[in-house]
Amino acid sequence: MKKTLKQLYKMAAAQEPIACLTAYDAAFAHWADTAGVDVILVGDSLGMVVQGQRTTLPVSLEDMVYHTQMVQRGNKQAWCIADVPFMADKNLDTVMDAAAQLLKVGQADMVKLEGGQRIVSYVQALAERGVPVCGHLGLLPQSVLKKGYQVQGTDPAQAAQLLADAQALVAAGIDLLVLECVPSELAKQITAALPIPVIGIGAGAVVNGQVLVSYDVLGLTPGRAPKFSQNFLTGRDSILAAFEAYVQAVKDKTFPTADHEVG
Ligand SMILES: Nc1nc(=O)c2c([nH]1)NC[C@@H]1CN(c3ccc(C(=O)N[C@@H](CCC(=O)O)C(=O)O)cc3)CN21
Ligand SMILES: CC(C)C(=O)C(=O)O
Ligand SMILES: [Mg+2]
Repeated sequence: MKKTLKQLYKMAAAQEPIACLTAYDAAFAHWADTAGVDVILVGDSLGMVVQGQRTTLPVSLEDMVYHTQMVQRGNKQAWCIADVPFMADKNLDTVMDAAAQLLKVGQADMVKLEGGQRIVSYVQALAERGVPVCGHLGLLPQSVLKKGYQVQGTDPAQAAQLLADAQALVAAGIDLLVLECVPSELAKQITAALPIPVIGIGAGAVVNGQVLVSYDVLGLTPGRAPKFSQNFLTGRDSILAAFEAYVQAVKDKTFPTADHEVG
């Protein structure tokens, strides 16, 4: 049965961790779905891992729609989130157009936008339209040229700003939040303060779910994968077994460990 937002909320309330992987095509989506992931993210990380670009900035809306379509052909039960790519959120018109394309053509279930106060009015407009929205705070890959790939929220002022941004996004109508690369203690505090599920990546264990880039989970990423990721194919003999091991580790809270913490 197809996952609903309501089921994700029930899982968070019951403290059952939500397992999420990225996918960019039908085959990966099929095996992630078969392994039992609750959520598939069609991340703009596809610019780096699939296209071989240095950042996510070159990814177009057309690319996102194309990959979301492929993913949804391979996915049966997982809730599907699609990233709004760099600058497709330059104004309300372009945000609404991007959401329309990702939902109507891509067949996504939800869109994800990076940022805090800046995107509040967009979240409100999408929520009013009945479009499910996922926020994304902490390390923002679309801001890499100015901020780098660095842990966020390490000083008290930054931490307070992150919490305020999270609360502003919730008030505007986000239904889920991805929290990337923040100290575990801060992620725990933000999760406790919010009435919506928080999915972490490099945000420690005390959140409502985990997301990793599937290419990192399979050891496919050239060079060094982020510290917070793990190759689950090591010692296993199939992609399905690796994805199943990831889902199991998230569910039984053996992933992430202290070794995966940042900051
Ligand atoms: N393969 C891949 N995995 C990801 O998780 C990922 C992508 N690509 N592309 C889009 C964003 C970018 N992300 C990144 C990329 C690099 C770091 C990184 O180098 N982090 C450092 C820690 C930073 C610090 O300690 O200041 C690390 O050592 O892992 C983190 C997140 C997460 N996303
Ligand atoms: C790193 C995750 C959260 C993401 O936004 C992506 O894969 O693009
Ligand atoms: Mg992204």
